[in-house]
Amino acid sequence: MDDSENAASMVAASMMAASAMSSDAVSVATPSLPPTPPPHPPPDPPAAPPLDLSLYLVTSSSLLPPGRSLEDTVEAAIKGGVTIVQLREKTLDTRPFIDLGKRIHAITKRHGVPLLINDRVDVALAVGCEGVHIGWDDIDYDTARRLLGPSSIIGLSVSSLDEASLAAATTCDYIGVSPVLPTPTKPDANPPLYSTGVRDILTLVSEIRPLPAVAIGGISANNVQTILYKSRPPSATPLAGIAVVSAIIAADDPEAASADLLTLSRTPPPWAPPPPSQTTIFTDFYLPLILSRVITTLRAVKERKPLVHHITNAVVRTFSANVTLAIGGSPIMSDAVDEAAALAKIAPHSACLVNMGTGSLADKQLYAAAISENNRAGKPVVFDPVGAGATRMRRELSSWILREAGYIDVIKGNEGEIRTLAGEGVQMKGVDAGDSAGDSCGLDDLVNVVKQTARRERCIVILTGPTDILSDGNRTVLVRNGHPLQSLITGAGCALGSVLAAVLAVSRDDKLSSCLAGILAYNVAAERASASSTDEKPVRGPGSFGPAFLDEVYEVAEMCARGDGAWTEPVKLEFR
Ligand SMILES: Cc1ncc(COP(=O)(O)OP(=O)(O)O)c(N)n1
Ligand SMILES: Cc1ncsc1CCOP(=O)(O)O
Repeated sequence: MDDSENAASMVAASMMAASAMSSDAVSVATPSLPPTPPPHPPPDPPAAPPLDLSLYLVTSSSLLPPGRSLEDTVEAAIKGGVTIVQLREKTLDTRPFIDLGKRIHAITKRHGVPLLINDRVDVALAVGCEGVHIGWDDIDYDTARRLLGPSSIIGLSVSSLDEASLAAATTCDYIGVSPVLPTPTKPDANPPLYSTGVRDILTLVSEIRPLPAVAIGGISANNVQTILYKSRPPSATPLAGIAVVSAIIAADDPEAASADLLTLSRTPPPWAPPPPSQTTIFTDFYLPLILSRVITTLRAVKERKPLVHHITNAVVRTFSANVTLAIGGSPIMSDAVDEAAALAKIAPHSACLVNMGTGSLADKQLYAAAISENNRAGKPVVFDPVGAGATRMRRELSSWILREAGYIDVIKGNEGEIRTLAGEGVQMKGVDAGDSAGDSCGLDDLVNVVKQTARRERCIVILTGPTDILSDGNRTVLVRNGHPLQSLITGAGCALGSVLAAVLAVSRDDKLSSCLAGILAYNVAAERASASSTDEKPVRGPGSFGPAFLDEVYEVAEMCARGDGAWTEPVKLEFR
């Protein structure tokens, strides 16, 4: 029997019982009595509490640790803060499903939390619980609503924009947008939507009707804040909550896991910028203010000596470490998964630089650990997608880092790298900026690519080149400082990542302003190095430029420490 036959037979049975009762009543002889006054109208049933989707537990007994029952797990999860439960038991036959449903419902009812049944309207009717969650292969929505009545809760799965329009045209109570990320819990799930796909669905649905949405698929304490933050549409209703299976069911302590998830999902993430009204306005008029902020930020680096955890390629390690020291930071190079958490917490001011230069798919665990640990410790992350457009592996790894490894504060790359991350099919021939296969686009197009990518990823994007372009999606600035010799010393691009990490580690309130401080110090130092040539210390080419450049990075930082802003005199900025 399929779902609708099951449901139909349940309803037919209940209707037959009801008609048997009414014919019994008709057969009773009624003596003639004085007319009784009409009864008071029955009181209105108590209004159902508003649906709270903040933390939605979907069960799967197969994921329970040995020796723990589903009943105990659900009760613990509710104590930890779960606000709604769905019984999703794919392998149970009807009778044991109903029996388990009744036991779980006794628990959820005691705590005032709604219980829904996955897929099976007949089981929901038999259990007498609050509703069902159905997908597009299950019983159709209209039939489910007819069988369950207007006050039951019905949720619909949505995995695409088409399904979102269809769901919003029904009177369903919420949608489960899924899967956000790939998950072993549902191997037959549709392709992942990632946060950006969830955001598109929320935007579309908001245009049709107000409809609460939860996201599900691969959500854990490590990524819940990233998913909620990155999926938030600029001007539509954000997710009403998150739904999880394994993060609670398989947890050693389901109560603590639920409490952690709820707290994280209700806490603004540490990387969220202040409202635009509190950030520096990027126009020529405010240039003096912008530059004074640049100096304050660089002085803070000298004063606080932030730790910069480098996960970087072997080719540039020494130069990156030296640049970090010269700007006033403290470098540490570590590729150890086991110390990523400790490094994220060890210093009050620190940041992590993830440079993909010699990385491979085998490094995913390291990247995920470093990024998520820094996210949780409230420390910034800079990502340098070195050579992202060069090979299939690099394209795959860079998009995995962006979509799945956690929140990235700043993406810094050359034209080929940023255009690759933007989704343009750029074929780079190597890791250098000049190595894209000759299809460079104009400056205005590049500005657009940077802005759009910053908006999509909700982070700062920096495209380096003859003109550097920085954007947070709203404010965009072009930097026309620097020297051509920078591109002739190995690691000059990578070491800019170290400087960006150092400035963000000490000043994250206005990340775009901090990044501007780092880029200006670095590029003006390069100009000063090329101009510093004397007979005793000639700067003739890349070999002599490298040490002179390092000296000037140090000098610029020293000037900032003294509050001397004279080095900013050659700054050339354009605000867009
Ligand atoms: C809250 C929530 N959202 C989505 C789903 C997925 O439902 P469906 O697509 O029907 O797949 P199955 O769960 O039946 O495998 C869900 N269950 N809950
Ligand atoms: C039921 C369901 N629907 C879409 S993904 C999914 C499983 C989510 O499981 P987990 O939270 O363990 O990734």
